[in-house]
Amino acid sequence: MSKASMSFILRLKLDKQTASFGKIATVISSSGGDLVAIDVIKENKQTTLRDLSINVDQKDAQNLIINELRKLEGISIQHTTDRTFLAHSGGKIHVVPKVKIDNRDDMSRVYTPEVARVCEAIDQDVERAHEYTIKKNAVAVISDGTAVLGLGKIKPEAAMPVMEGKAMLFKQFADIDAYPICLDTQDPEEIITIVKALRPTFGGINLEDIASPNCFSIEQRLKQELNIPVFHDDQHGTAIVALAGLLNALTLVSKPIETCKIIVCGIGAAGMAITNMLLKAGATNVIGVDVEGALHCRKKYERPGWNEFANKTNPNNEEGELCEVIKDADVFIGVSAPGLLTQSDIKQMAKSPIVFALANPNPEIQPEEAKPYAAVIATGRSDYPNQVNNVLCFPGIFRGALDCRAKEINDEMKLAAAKAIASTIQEDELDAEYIIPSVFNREVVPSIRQAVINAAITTGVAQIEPDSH
Ligand SMILES: NC(=O)C1=CN([C@@H]2O[C@H](COP(=O)(O)OP(=O)(O)OC[C@H]3O[C@@H](n4cnc5c(N)ncnc54)[C@H](O)[C@@H]3O)[C@@H](O)[C@H]2O)C=CC1
Ligand SMILES: CC(=O)C(=O)O
Ligand SMILES: [Mg+2]
Repeated sequence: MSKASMSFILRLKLDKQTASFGKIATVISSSGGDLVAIDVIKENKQTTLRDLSINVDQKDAQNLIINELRKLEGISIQHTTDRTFLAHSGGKIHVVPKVKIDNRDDMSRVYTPEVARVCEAIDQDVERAHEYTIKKNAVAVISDGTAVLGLGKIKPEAAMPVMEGKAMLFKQFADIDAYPICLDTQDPEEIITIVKALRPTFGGINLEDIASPNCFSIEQRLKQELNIPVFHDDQHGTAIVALAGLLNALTLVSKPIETCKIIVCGIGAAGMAITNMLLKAGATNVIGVDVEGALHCRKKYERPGWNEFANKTNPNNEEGELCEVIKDADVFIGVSAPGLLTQSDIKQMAKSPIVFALANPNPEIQPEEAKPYAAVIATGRSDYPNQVNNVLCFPGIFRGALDCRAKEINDEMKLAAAKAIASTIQEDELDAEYIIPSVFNREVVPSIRQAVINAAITTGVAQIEPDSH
């Protein structure tokens, strides 16, 4: 299994008499680098200027390569460029006009004076905003920077690269125009007020990386008070993809979800939503485990939502730590913290155990450790098989919701999305290392879109039936 790599470009000036390219290549590979490309920038009789693209597994290797190269004769390092930072230079997205403005006539059509006629038409019938503005295809990606990836709370400015990345994914996979918006407030009431005020411009709201428990109340209020889809990606996107993977994993080990004992570790934003999806999909024996051990209804909890959670889960009122309640479990789903699950925990599980260790970036157990004992393993990472990541869901679910002008994204639509993702892998293709399709599988978005539209129509939240339906 490969490890995620970083890449950088090294510009070297080489003295043709004394520098040896063979030595350079050897230094790079023996210092942990992978030389992937060489570009000649400038040549003259004495010197050659070259850009070397190098992949490394860790930052230390980059420093080591540079230090070792400095020791070689005839080499001068001009500069290094981190390709990841280079890709972020000036931000990752921009606005492109759909109509050309070459002369005054064009300008008077797209702007004043003629634009006023369009404004008046919309003012008379606000529904026309869907026809004559970006609203029809626009999603706001909103964060307060309080739970960014596995980084926790960071400055809202620092969350922008993630939100810009989400916007890119919306566009690339579902042709949705998404707008990254990071807010300089962490006050739920203020966030609700700001997001509500954005309603005229957007067809949907994707809440991103907002910490629990605020994410629950913010989403709930916005869902009640707005008539456009509001979706907290870290809760529902994760839950939908986790369920999709689990449905396929259960098919593989021939177990019905209804009779499985499922441990969900980490009852925060993702764990709550995953549990709700599991129950909706027919699971009857889900046990939530958090820092206080297994949640059960004989105890009263301070944390918002935990008493309600305990009432609808753990039917046998099992008590104890993870290592106790995991006995005979068929499934472990971790959305908690690194290293919480041990090999001996997995050994206690039922036959053909399924382990989803989804904490990012470091899972509850390393796949290499789980592999000898687990029948199926999934993580949140892109460098291992079976990546459970919400990017498989949010482009398709919003494509479906926008196309049928859904007033909301309800549980039926989420369940339909999970089943659609799962069904992009045929039963005879299923494998312990292939329970989740790749995000680059072109069937995923159209399949989610159609399933979501069908569910929206059936549940009465679709406002139009799209042509292609
Ligand atoms: N793979 C994916 O697509 C996604 C993965 N995640 C990952 O899941 C994890 C949780 O994310 P969120 O739910 O957003 O965070 P959260 O902060 O809302 O929830 C985490 C929960 O884990 C619990 N926890 C922490 N240490 C624990 C321990 N030692 N034992 C039991 N419970 C413990 C916390 O008390 C909390 O309830 C993070 O690592 C995040 O990166 C989250 C969303 C998507
Ligand atoms: C994948 C994602 O949305 C997260 O880790 O926050
Ligand atoms: Mg997120």
